[in-house]
Amino acid sequence: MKLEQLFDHMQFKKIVGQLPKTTIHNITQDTREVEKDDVFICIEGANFDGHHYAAQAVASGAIAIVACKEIHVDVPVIYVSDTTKAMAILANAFYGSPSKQLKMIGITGTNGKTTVTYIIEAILKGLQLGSGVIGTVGIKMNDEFLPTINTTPDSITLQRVFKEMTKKNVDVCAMEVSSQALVKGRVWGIDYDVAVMTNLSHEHMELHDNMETYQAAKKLLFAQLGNSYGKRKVAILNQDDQTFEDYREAVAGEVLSYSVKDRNSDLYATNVRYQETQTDFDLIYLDTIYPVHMNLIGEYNVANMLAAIGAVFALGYPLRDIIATIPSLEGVVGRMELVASFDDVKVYVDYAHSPDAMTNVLKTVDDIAKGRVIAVYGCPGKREFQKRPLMTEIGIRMSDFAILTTDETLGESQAEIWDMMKPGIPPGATNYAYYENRTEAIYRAIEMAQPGDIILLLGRGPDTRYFDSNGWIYHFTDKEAAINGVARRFELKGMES
Ligand SMILES: CC(=O)N[C@H]1[C@@H](OP(=O)(O)OP(=O)(O)OC[C@H]2O[C@@H](n3ccc(=O)[nH]c3=O)[C@H](O)[C@@H]2O)O[C@H](CO)[C@@H](O)[C@@H]1O[C@H](C)C(=O)N[C@@H](C)C(=O)N[C@H](CCC(=O)O)C(=O)O
Ligand SMILES: Nc1ncnc2c1ncn2[C@@H]1O[C@H](COP(=O)(O)OP(=O)(O)OP(=O)(O)O)[C@@H](O)[C@H]1O
Repeated sequence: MKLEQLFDHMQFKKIVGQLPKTTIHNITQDTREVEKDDVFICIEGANFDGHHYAAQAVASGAIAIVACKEIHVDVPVIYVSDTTKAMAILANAFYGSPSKQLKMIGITGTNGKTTVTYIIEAILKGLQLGSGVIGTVGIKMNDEFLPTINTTPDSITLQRVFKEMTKKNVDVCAMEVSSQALVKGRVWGIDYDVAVMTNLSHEHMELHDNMETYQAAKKLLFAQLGNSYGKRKVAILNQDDQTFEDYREAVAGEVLSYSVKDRNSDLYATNVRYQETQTDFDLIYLDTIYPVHMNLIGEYNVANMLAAIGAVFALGYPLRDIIATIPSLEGVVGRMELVASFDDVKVYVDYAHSPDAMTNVLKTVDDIAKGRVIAVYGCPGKREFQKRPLMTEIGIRMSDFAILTTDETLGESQAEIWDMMKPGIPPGATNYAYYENRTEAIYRAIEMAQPGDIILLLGRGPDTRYFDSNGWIYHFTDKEAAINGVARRFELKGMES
């Protein structure tokens, strides 16, 4: 694409200098990526101001700069009022509006986004469709995997990935849409067909002033679904969540509601039967009962399942065909993932790192455990300090034995984190222990387990990177620690006998 063609997509701008007839190589917001014939967009970020990097971008080969503040460089400058908005518009134009060629599902909510995207992926595979997933775990295009930094990447990365997806036979892309992405305009210009809400709970308060602004941030996904009826647009809303009425009012298109409690919702789950590793329920839609069998447990996963089924159904695929694919989903990585079992003891890894998620998981496990529930968890460093005593209290109250330990400290002192966790210990409680070292805490849980017990390793899910209090970053996974812990238990037993 030629420079002039690209900027034709922006009506309001001031061009200083003569745009050359050069074909653009790429557009980018990061000087560390600039190559010859790139367009560089200056973004004011949390840490840096891209305008200060304009000269460096030119030195690296940029042929034009997009800015909203005065800069002095030897290449044409396109001045706009908002460079973040310009970036979204230009990225969409540069890559040829690829999201219009895909069926797009956006999923927002505090908990359950990753799970819903992975259920949707399994359904799409079962329907023999090409699937794309973007979220916390990374980017997937059918079976190809790419890592990401953000749950929802910036607008240029997103448009580039959509373009790639169109080339790689992806039919449907299911992406997690974080509240930060909505507020920062990372998803501006994406033509969603379906927008899904999981739930809203008290999290990410370090990023939003209060619950009202957090709720308003997530509402943007539904308001941005569009205000015309040329293309079918559907919002999948959780009738059991406090946001239901508010978000319903924001949607111009059709709403498909789901619920595990209210039989008046469009998709209603009833007659739920939980087993140790599976769940059965009846899905009722327009008075017809559809039996569903899934390899996931917990009421919250019944809700996640309804949301995922609703999203694919809203795209026009038959409900019966969708439901037939569900048993093929083995589970979701790091979300109630069974990582070890021995002597009738089961060890699960779960990503629950908020009071709400912990409550849900512990309640679920309590319903199925034959013996005790042993929970191992800590609180992450550098953020959401107010969660620390709450998580401490919930774990001790809702498990039979809580082993408190370190989560990823991100450079904060673990002693400080523990000091903030301690006030949450219920007065007189004795069903807990504290081991600063997470490996030791996991080993201790495995050593003390008896037949019928369930061990929950909470907070880190499938994370492989561990950033400790001293600033060191190394490889650590709960799953590997659990497997080593089981081997160690048998070694110790062997030595005893
Ligand atoms: C606080 C925040 O939102 N940060 C995001 C933001 O970075 P930033 O604003 O700090 O950018 P910056 O580092 O100040 O740089 C400003 C500009 O200068 C440019 N620059 C900078 C240095 C340089 O040498 N050359 C250069 O060109 C940068 O490329 C950028 O264009 O823009 C980056 C690119 O899009 C993001 O990767 C980054 O997310 C960081 C990693 C982050 O942790 N974000 C969290 C808050 C977040 O977004 N989390 C949500 C999940 C939570 C939720 O549910 O809301 C997520 O979607 O991941
Ligand atoms: N619908 C739900 N309601 C409440 N808790 C849930 C729900 N779904 C999952 N959880 C809990 O939250 C944890 C995180 O789930 P998941 O990764 O799917 O959510 P997420 O929205 O992607 O979270 P994050 O944005 O932090 O990555 C799970 O491990 C589980 O403990």
